[in-house]
Amino acid sequence: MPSPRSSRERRAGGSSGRLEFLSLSQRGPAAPDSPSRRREPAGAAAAPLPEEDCMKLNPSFVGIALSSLLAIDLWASKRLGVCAGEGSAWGSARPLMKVIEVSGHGIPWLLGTFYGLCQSDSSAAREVLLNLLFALLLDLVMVAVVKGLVRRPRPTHNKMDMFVTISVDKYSFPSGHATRAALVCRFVLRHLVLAVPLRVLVVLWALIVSISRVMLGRHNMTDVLFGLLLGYALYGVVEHCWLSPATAPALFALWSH
Ligand SMILES: CC(C)=CCC/C(C)=C/CC/C(C)=C/CC/C(C)=C/COP(=O)(O)O
Repeated sequence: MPSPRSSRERRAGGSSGRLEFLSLSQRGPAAPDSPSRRREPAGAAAAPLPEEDCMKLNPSFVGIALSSLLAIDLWASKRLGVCAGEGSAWGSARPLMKVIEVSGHGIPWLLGTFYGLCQSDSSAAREVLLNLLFALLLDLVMVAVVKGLVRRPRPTHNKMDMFVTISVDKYSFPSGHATRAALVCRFVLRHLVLAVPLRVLVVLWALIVSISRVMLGRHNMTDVLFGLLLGYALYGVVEHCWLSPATAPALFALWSH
């Protein structure tokens, strides 16, 4: 009766007593007693290899490049997460990072814009604030949809102690703070008349909010980079769908006193 070891070896096609692993492209025609050969009718040519097996065993160049990028992303993000906990290298800066986090949070932006809209007494201000509210809500929805589709978990070194979150915020791709920072930054620079030093401050705020996401350990770098791109692109959508008394009279009627 064959021993379990010798039957395993026979299944692997090994004749020298050693198990060898070959990718499908390296294999020659199946060994006479291999399972694939046994399934073929007598005299038939070797069956083509199933495509999904080839893809698993021979990752494409793009696949290798992507996995390498993700590995670098995880490694670098962990190293940059210097405020991820009180005991981290820059743990003493964590409270300041958390204040920066709140400055880019959805709630203060939504409530502030809503309050401004209720208080505004010029139609120009109402138009800008109504569009800012639309931009912030669109951003929330888009980030929630992408997070729900991608479902990338937050970095393992993240401590989930964030100020008010919604269910999809357990996922990290993309960073909602980074999308909001890029979107608000473009919006403010385009629609608020600001002196140059203030314009520089707005850009710096957006950059600091974004960098702080990785430093707090909330995100990997790719979450933040994609978030910035998404926020930048969403502003284009807001401009395209710009709400005005001419295009959305019913909405403006709601806010006119
Ligand atoms: C006030 C108005 C007009 C509407 C409120 C609508 C609403 C449901 C708001 C929810 C806001 C909220 C809880 C946003 C979550 C923000 C957050 C924690 C994002 C996560 O950011 P990330 O950078 O860690 O991905």
